[in-house]
Amino acid sequence: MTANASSAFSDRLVSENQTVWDAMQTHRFVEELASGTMPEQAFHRYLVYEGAFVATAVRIFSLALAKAPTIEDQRWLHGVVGALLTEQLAYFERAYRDLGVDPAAFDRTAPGFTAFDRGMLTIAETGGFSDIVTAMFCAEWMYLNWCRAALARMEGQGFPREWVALHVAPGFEAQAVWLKSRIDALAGEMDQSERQRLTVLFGKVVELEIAFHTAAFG
Ligand SMILES: Cc1ncc(CO)c(N)n1
Repeated sequence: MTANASSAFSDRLVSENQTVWDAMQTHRFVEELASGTMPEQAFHRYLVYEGAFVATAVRIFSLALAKAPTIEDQRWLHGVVGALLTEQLAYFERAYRDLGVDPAAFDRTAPGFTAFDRGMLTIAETGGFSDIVTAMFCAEWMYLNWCRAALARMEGQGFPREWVALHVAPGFEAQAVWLKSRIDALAGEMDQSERQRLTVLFGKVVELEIAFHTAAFG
């Protein structure tokens, strides 16, 4: 047995898409946020896109809840949807107010934003539970990883640092780990072609993420 064959499916989703994964981990957005060199306008545009995506994430996780195979999954996802509708949406309202950001002043038809937002929702609408878990595992595991590395480089940078810290906090980590263990359990029941299909889907989500973060620069 090769090392690759014995590693978790979730780890193979990353390693089979290593080139695009690394491109996202070292994206201009990540570099500039970590080094404190991102233009303010880009960070504000990013927060507007992120705030819009929270509303989409409510729909995505609600579709996951509807399609989930077990009550335990549904109980967990109910908590996720609840947190998005309360803490997360409130966070963006507060952020826009404190930073003086008017979301209406930003173009939300930028292709990089719409491709990601529409693309992720389409996966949730047309795909099964495994598709949604794969896509959101990709999104959250990717953030957990770059935010951990970036946070170590960030000191006294106010709001951007707070944002990055939020994505290494225990609550976010628990959610990323839940998605990881869930896709690993689901993979045990899958045939090779289904695993391959989800590996391609994972790569597509990383590409959408790259376009989303590029769009922040206008
Ligand atoms: C665009 C994007 N991808 C992933 C995450 C992780 O939750 C996020 N907050 N935003």
